[in-house]
Amino acid sequence: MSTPIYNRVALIGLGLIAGSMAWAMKRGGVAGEIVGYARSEETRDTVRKLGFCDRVEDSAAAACEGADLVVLAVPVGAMGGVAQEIAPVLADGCTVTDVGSVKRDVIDHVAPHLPDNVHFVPAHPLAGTEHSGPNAGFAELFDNKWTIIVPVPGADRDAVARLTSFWQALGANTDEMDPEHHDLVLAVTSHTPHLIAYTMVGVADDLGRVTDSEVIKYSAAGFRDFTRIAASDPTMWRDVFLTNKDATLEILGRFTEELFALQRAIRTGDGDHLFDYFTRTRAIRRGIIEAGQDTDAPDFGRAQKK
Ligand SMILES: NC(=O)c1ccc[n+]([C@@H]2O[C@H](COP(=O)([O-])OP(=O)(O)OC[C@H]3O[C@@H](n4cnc5c(N)ncnc54)[C@H](O)[C@@H]3O)[C@@H](O)[C@H]2O)c1
Ligand SMILES: O=C(O)C(=O)C[C@]1(C(=O)O)C=C[C@@H](O)C=C1
Repeated sequence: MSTPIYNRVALIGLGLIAGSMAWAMKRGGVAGEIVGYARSEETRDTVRKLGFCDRVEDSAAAACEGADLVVLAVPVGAMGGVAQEIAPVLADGCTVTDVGSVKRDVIDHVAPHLPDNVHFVPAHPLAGTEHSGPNAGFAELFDNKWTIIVPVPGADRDAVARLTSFWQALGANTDEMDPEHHDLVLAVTSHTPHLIAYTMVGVADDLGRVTDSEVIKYSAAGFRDFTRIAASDPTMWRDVFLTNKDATLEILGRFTEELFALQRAIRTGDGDHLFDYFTRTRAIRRGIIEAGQDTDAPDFGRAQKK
C-alpha cells in the first residue's frame, strides 16, 4: 500500500462523484481516512452500509474537522452555502477543493467564505454517468479521464501540486485551465450537448403523432444515446445552466445559426452543403478516436486509417 497523499479527506455531498472518489482512494491507498457528510439522513445511512467512508458525520462541520483535504461534491448552486458552513472549522493549512461542473461561479461563491490560512484549489473531473446518488459510484470512473485543475490567482503551488498528484492517484490525467476558458470549453463539450439531448427527448415526448411506446420500442442508437444523457440529474443540470449562463448562451447562439443553415439546406435541396458539413464533423469524431479519447469505440476508426 502506498503512502497516503492526504491523512484525512472530508467528502461533502455523497453522490456519484464523491462515492467514486472514495472507492478510488481506497483502491490506491490515497487517503489515511475518509470522512463523509450528505444533507439527507437516508444518504448518510446508505453510505454507512456501503462502507466507502470510514466515518459518516451528521454535520458538514463535524466531517471537516481535522481534514487536510475537503472536497465539495454537491450541486454547483449549493457550493457557497456549504463553504460558509464549514469555514469556521477548517484546519490551518488544509486544502479545500470542489468537483463542480462550472468553475467561475463556484470560485465567486466559495472563495469569499474561506479563511486566509487554507488553500482553495478548484477542480473538475471530466467523467460521469447519467446516474446519481451514493449507489452510483465506482472506483474506475476517473481512470484515463481528464481532471481539470483551475488554480485561483496566487494559488500556493505546493497545494496545487499535491491535489494534482491526488487526482493522478485516482487514475486521472490532469491539466490546468483558467476558469473562464474552462467554462467555455465545457459549454461546447458538455453543457450545450446536454441541453440538446434534453430538448430532443422533450420533442419526442411532446409529439402526439408518435406515441411514447413507439419512441421506446423503435428508438434508434442515436436517440437512445440522447435518452441516456437526458436521464441525468435535474438538480445538477439546472445548476449548471444557471451558473454557466454566458458561455452556454454563446454556444447555443452559434448552434442555432448552424441548425438554421442546415434546415435551409434541407428545404432548398442543397446536398453539397449537407455533404461538406457532415464530412467536416466526421473528421472531429476520427480525431477523438485517434487520440484514444473514446474508450468505448470499436477499433475500426483506427483500423480504417491504416
Ligand atoms: N454527474 C456527473 O457526471 C458529474 C461529473 C463531474 C462533476 N460533477 C459535479 O459534481 C458535483 C456532484 O455531482 P454528483 O453527480 O456526484 O451528484 P449526486 O446527485 O450524485 O450527489 C450530490 C450529493 O450532494 C448532496 N447534497 C445536495 N445538496 C447538498 C447540500 N446543500 N449540502 C450537503 N449535501 C448536499 C446530495 O444529497 C448528494 O449526496 C456537482 O457539482 C456536479 O456538477 C458531476
Ligand atoms: O458521461 C456522462 O454521462 C456525462 O455526462 C459526464 C459529463 C460529460 O458531459 O462528459 C457530465 C458533466 C460533467 O461535469 C463531466 C462529465
